[in-house]
Order: sequence, then C-alpha cells, then structure tokens
Amino acid sequence: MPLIVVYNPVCGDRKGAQLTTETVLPLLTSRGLTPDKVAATEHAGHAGTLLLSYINGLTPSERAEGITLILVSGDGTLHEIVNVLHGARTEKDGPIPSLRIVLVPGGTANALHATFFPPSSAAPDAEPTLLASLLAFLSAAPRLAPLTLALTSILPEGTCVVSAVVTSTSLHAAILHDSEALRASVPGIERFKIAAAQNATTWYRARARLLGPVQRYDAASGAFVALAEEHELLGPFAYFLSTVNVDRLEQHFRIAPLQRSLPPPHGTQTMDVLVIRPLRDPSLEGKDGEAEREVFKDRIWGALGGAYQDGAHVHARYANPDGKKDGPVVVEYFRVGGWEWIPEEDDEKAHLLCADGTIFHAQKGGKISSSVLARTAHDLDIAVYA
Ligand SMILES: Nc1ncnc2c1ncn2[C@@H]1O[C@H](COP(=O)(O)OP(=O)(O)OP(=O)(O)O)[C@@H](O)[C@H]1O
Repeated sequence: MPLIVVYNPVCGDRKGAQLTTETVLPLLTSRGLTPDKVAATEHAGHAGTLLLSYINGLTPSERAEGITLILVSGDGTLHEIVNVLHGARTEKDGPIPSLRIVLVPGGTANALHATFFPPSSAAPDAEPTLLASLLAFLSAAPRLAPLTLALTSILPEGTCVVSAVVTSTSLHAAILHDSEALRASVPGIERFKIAAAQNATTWYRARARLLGPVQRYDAASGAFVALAEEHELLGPFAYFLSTVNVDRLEQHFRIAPLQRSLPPPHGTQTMDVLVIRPLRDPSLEGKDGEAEREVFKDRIWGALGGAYQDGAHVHARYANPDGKKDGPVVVEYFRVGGWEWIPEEDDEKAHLLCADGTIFHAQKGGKISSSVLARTAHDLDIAVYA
C-alpha cells in the first residue's frame, strides 16, 4: 500500500519538521518501512492539493490498494485534505482511494487525536502521547476507526464545506471569528479568552431544525430517547455546536462526552449537537434584557466549565424557583442526522458558521444546513489508526 508522510511545519509550536525527521522517519526505518514520499506543506491549503497530486500519480492498482497517510499536523490540515478530496471525488480518474490516516498531533488543539488517545485518568496532566496512532499502525493488529464527515451548505449561495471535527454557530463560532481578528495584536491563545469575554452576553436569534433520526439524551435514565423525525428549537441561543468523531475539542475540553461514553452503534453515522438556550432558565422568567444576559453569563461559563471536568456539563441543571437545582437541563444534548439553522435577518452574529475552525457568513435571509455524509453517497472512505 502506498505510504506518504505529510507534515505542516508551521502548525502548533512549529515542531512538525523536527518531529518528522527525528522521530517519525527513524521509527519507520527501524520497522523496515520507507515512505514513497515525504512532503512538507508550503502554504495554507497545500496539504489537500499535495495529496491529490500524489493520488493522481498512482497507478490504477496502487489506487485500488488505498493509501496510508502519516499526517503530522493539527486538525486544520486534515480539514483541508478532506475538503479537497471531497471536491475531487467525481474526477474522471475514478473514485478517490481509501485513505488510512496515522495522526501525529503537531497542532495546537489536535481534537481528533485527543479523542482517540485521551489523557489517562491516572495521570490527567501528562503530556499527550505523540506516537500512539503511529504505534497502532505498526502494531500486529491495528485498529482503524472510520471517520464520519459532515457536509454543511450555506444557502442560497450553495457554498459547501466538509467537517471532520466540529460545525458550530453562536458562541463557539463568534469566539473563533473574533479571535481571528485579534491574531495580529494577540498572537497567543490569550486571544480566545478576549474573544470569549467580548461575546459573553451575546444571544443569537435563530430557529434550528434537527433532522432525523433525532434522539435526545435523557440524563435521568442515562440513555438517548428517540424524538420525532424532525424537531424544531426556537431561540434565542447562546450555544449551538455539533461534532462528528470527537468527544473533545482539545485535550481537556470534553464538550461532547457521549461520542465516546455512549457511542452510536457501529456502522451508524450521526452527529452530536449541544445546545444552550437561555430562556430555559426559570430564573430569567422569559425575559431577555441586559440584566438577564448579565446573569446568564455566569450560567453559561459555569456549564461550559463542566466540559473541563470530564464532561460534567451534560448533567448540569437550572435551579427551580425553590432554589433546588433540579430544573431543566442547561445543555440540551441531541444525536441527529443533521440540522438546519435559520438566523433572524437582523441578527448579524447569528449568521456566523464555524467548520473545523474556518469561519463562514450566511447572507441575510439565508440559512445553514448540515448533514452527515453517508459513506455510499460521498465515496470517501477515510479511517484513522486508533
Ligand atoms: N507552510 C505553511 N505556511 C503557512 N500556513 C500553513 C502551511 N502549511 C499549512 N498551513 C496552514 O496552517 C494552518 C494550521 O494548521 P493545523 O490545523 O495543522 O495546526 P494548528 O492550527 O496548530 O492545530 P489545530 O487545528 O489542531 O488547533 C492550516 O489552516 C493550514 O492551512
């Protein structure tokens, strides 16, 4: 099977080249493996085109075998690859070969790698193991985890993007959007905190339609419960985020814990959707003034803080008027086949979309539609050594 190594020299703390030449390649050599190609990405967007031109240079029999890609990068580089391959899947040379990926986490967040190789509960603060996926590939009985992809369309213009990790609107998209604008003045991750503070009291006016099959997590029974084929959620929203494949967005931020602790049955493709709607909080009495937003700021940070406590937020509840914390759940947790997001025309920030960290804007009057890509329909067969 053709073997290619691709590394992003500028991802994370810029150790991709060193990690590749000093660790990955010597380990392959020690196991008698010589990659057919080793390449560095030379600019943003290069990873996908580089891999595609490698694929286009393969013989039909090599294509039929599928390829192994050792990818030394963060999630953003993988996102680029998936999108280029998805765009090329109907090219005249036939289907895209199946892709077996070895993830070597060189990025900042490395959500996929952190999901497949989470920190151990015995040593939660230990440095992540960088070679776990590579060692899985080299092992006698390697395990492959197929990736589910989400295809999101911005309508009516029809812009499409494929996500392998996260698709979001509301607070998460606003933070990613505003932190990008701060990149030049605040180069470190401090800019995410500033962006979060800027958006702390913003609510997003929109309607969301969850597309079937729709299930809601019932914290009391600890199980998903089937709902109607379509399920509508009225705003305002504070948080709306969906994930495929991952239970966390960084090593300790386990925002969608049920992706791992209550996974979908083998072979099914779904996304997990997490929603926070402020007006479910009984103490706000249905009001959405400045005072209520200020009060709710602490609620949402409190709830999201639970993601850093191994996903405890999925059990958080609002207080009832008697003060007991047995009111409605703060975070509504759904498992769905897709969703639509219809922002109110005059709410500019509700038109933002984040797909694996890339920001898009829906037009006024437009909407966003996201669905899992069934493997038969998208002709991409991508799996990760886990
Ligand atoms: N040679 C290069 N010069 C400049 N940018 C590059 C180059 N190669 C890749 N990139 C860009 O680097 C960006 C960040 O890469 P990547 O996502 O791999 O790392 P990260 O952002 O540090 O990690 P993570 O996504 O896990 O937080 C990608 O969007 C990619 O387009």
